[in-house]
Amino acid sequence: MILKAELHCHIEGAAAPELVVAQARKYGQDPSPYIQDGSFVWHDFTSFLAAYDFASDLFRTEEDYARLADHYLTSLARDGAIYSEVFTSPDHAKKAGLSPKAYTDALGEGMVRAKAKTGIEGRMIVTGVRHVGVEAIEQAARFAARCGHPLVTGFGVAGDERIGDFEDYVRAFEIAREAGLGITIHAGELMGWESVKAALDHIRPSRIGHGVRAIENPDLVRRIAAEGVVLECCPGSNIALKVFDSFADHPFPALRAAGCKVTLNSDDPPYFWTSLKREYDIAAEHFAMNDKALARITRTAIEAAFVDKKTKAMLLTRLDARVR
Ligand SMILES: Nc1ncnc2[nH]cnc12
Ligand SMILES: [Zn+2]
Repeated sequence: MILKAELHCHIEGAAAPELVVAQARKYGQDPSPYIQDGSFVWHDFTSFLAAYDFASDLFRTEEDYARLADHYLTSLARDGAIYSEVFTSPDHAKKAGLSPKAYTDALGEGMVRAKAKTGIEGRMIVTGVRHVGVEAIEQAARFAARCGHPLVTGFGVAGDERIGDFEDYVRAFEIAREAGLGITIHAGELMGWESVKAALDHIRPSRIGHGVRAIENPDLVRRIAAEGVVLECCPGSNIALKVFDSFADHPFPALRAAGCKVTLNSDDPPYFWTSLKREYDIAAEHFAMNDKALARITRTAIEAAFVDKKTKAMLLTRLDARVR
C-alpha cells in the first residue's frame, strides 16, 4: 500500500454518517433531513454547509470530540496514512458550550489514542470561518497563538469564500504567524483566480486550501510554481461541489505539469463520497499517476507539513524506506 499524508481535512466534516446518526440519537435529534440511506444529503455549497453545521452541532462533549478524532485518524491509518493534519473549528464547539481549550484538548486526546493504536502522527490547524465573521476569525487566531497545545501547529481560514475580503484577515494571520504557526487559507474553490491572487498578496501563506482555480490565469500558475506555494488539492470535493464538471476537466495534472507543488486531500470525506485513499485512487485512474508519482505527492505533503523538523525527518524516512 502507498503511504499517504493528508494536509486538508475538516475534522467536523470527517464524521461518518453512521457516527452522526448515533450522535443524533444520543441528543434526541432527527437526522433525516440531512442523512438518508446512510449518506449525507445536500445539493449545493449552501445546503452542504447546512448539513455540515447540523452534524457538527451533534458533537458536544469532550468525549464526543475525542472519539471523532480517534475514529477518523484510525481509519486514515488503516488506509496507509502516516500523517494527518486536521482543521479544527473552535466556533463550532463554542455553539455546543465547550471552550476552545476543552475542544482542542479533546481532539488532541483522540489523536493520541489513534497514534497509540496505529502510529499515525496528527496535528491541528485552528481555523476561523469566513461566514462567522472577522472578529471570530481574530479570536480563533488569538486562541491558536496562545493555547500552547503541542499538536496545534497551524492557523487557517475556511468557510464560504463568497463572503468577506482577504484584506480583512491580515491581522488574524499576523497574530498566528508571530506565534510561529504554519499558515494556510482556503481560496480558489468557489471563487476564481482573483481570489487565489488576493490570498497570496495579502496573507502570504505557504499553502493554499484548494487554489485550483488559479488555473484560470497562467501568470498566477507560474507565480505559484516559482514561489513554491503548496496547493492542498481535493479533487473529489471539487467534483462533488461542481467546481469542475468531471475529473477529466480537473486542473490537478496541469498544475502539476506547470511545476506547482500539489497534494491530495479529502476535505470533508463522507459529504463528498470520498476518502484519502479514494483521492489517491482518483489520481491513479484519472490523472495517470503511478505508485512512484503518488509517493512523490506524499513526500510533497510531508515536506509542506506544519510539523517539527524531527518528526518530519522521521516521516520522510518511513516514506523513503517504503519507496525503495
Ligand atoms: N470545502 C470547503 N470549503 C470551504 N469551507 C469549508 N468548510 C468545510 N468544508 C469546506
Ligand atoms: Zn476545506
